[in-house]
Amino acid sequence: MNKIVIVGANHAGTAAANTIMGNYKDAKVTIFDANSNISFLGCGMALWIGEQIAGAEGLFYSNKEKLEAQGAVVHMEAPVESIDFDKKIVYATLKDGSKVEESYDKIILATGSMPIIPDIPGRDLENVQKVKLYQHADEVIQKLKTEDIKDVVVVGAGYIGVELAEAFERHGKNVTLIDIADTCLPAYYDEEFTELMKQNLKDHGIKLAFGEKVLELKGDTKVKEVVTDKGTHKADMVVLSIGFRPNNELGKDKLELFRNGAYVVNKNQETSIKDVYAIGDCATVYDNSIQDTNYIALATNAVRSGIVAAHNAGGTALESAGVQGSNGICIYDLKMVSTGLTLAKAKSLGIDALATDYDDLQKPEFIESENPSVKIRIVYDKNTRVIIGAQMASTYDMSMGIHMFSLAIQEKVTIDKLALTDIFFLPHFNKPYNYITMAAISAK
Ligand SMILES: Cc1cc2nc3c(=O)[nH]c(=O)nc-3n(C[C@H](O)[C@H](O)[C@H](O)COP(=O)(O)OP(=O)(O)OC[C@H]3O[C@@H](n4cnc5c(N)ncnc54)[C@H](O)[C@@H]3O)c2cc1C
Ligand SMILES: NC(=O)C1=CN([C@@H]2O[C@H](COP(=O)(O)OP(=O)(O)OC[C@H]3O[C@@H](n4cnc5c(N)ncnc54)[C@H](O)[C@@H]3O)[C@@H](O)[C@H]2O)C=CC1
Repeated sequence: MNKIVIVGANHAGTAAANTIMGNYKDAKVTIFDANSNISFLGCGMALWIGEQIAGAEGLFYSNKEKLEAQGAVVHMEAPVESIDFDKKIVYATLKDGSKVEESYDKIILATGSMPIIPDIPGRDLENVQKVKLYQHADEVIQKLKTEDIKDVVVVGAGYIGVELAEAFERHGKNVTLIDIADTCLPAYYDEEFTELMKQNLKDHGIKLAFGEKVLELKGDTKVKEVVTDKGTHKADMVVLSIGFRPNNELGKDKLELFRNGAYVVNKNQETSIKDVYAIGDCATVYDNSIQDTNYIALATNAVRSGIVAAHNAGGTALESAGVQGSNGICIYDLKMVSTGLTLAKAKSLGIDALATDYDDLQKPEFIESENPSVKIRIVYDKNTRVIIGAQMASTYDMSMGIHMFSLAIQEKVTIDKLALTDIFFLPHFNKPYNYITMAAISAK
């Protein structure tokens, strides 16, 4: 018998548990999760808050009963307090308050992340909200129903902030979106693309306060205003979305850590201690675009790393293919997808990078139905000519196109090889001289 303990059962932990139980009949899986729910899709939070979906029911795909039906022992509302990595014992408190000790042969840490809370005065005022868990979103929604909440300030214009700004505006609130950077989504897109998103947000009445540093949140018991280095913004609710920090409490004194505190893992998801694996938002990833270890918190990475760790813990050596940080966003009707490095990021890393751009209609000019234009940028290494990033934007759903670039980065495809890649043509879908081929052909 192979006793495997999984700590944390959201996306990463659930993927690991499902993979182990589906493939390794000799494994006995015991799961501890501090929360009362499993598998909450945070990505649906903005749709729920913005009332684009009826409720949160569809935002869960697993639960204690489903995992138990496959043979796992599942303890919910049962935080693991500590782990003795030498004796291989987990110490946890169960829902009824009793303490348990669970021994293991292998352990998978899937404790995820929590939002970074800036160290500023007023951060504990009422209506200053975190947004990560189902409970956080539920609390925000209950508060939005009251007449008291008219002005909402979102701090951080990354993925969560931009999505929630739309959601609050759809809810009829006055929304201000603040970022310390002078644009939105700076980690994922170059300026030519972030300008499109900026305009999109402005067109929908969202007040942008970019290039502002938040100094203080003011109020009595409840938050009333956000003070920045450039001015003051009225706020009945403040949402903090300035990134995640990994939950590393259980292993931070024993395991090797990355610069942000994530557990450093190899391509087999092994930490610096034998038989201890880490997956999802509490662990590093191997980033093919920089060919080095990195931290990229995404549900997709959580699921894949869970599968990889499960096979290794189950007895089959399996390496991750690495990741490119592929991601997408849809705000009102504007869709943007990207993978790998932006040109700005590549340059900041000292990579001698170039970009090739192209703008064109999705389909031939003679098409009489919907035919939006698409903007594409491909980033490549000037010396090796290997593709290291790509970005696309359109009101057309061109999102599937980015997966090819993700694979291209993973497999180190050159821009010249892409120029001659077989890309089909049918007027219902695209043009014979399509924008991917044209961008690649026109690369310097
Ligand atoms: C609003 C929002 C939108 C998002 N949208 C997207 C998206 O569109 N696409 C995308 O790819 N990603 C998205 N993400 C990111 C994605 O949700 C995370 O990357 C993902 O949740 C990581 O999964 P995880 O299982 O590693 O960690 P988590 O989801 O953080 O789960 C960790 C689990 O561990 C448990 N735990 C922690 N400590 C202990 C302990 N000591 N004992 C027991 N249990 C413990 C927690 O209770 C929790 O259930 C979004 C996130 C948010 C908040
Ligand atoms: N569609 C998707 O794939 C989604 C992915 N996610 C993931 O969840 C994780 C967390 O998301 P976010 O919290 O949005 O992080 P993020 O890293 O995407 O964005 C954080 C933003 O906060 C800004 N910032 C940092 N410090 C600040 C400060 N002190 N004051 C003001 N602004 C500050 C940054 O400039 C950045 O724009 C990310 O890894 C993200 O990729 C989240 C939502 C959707």
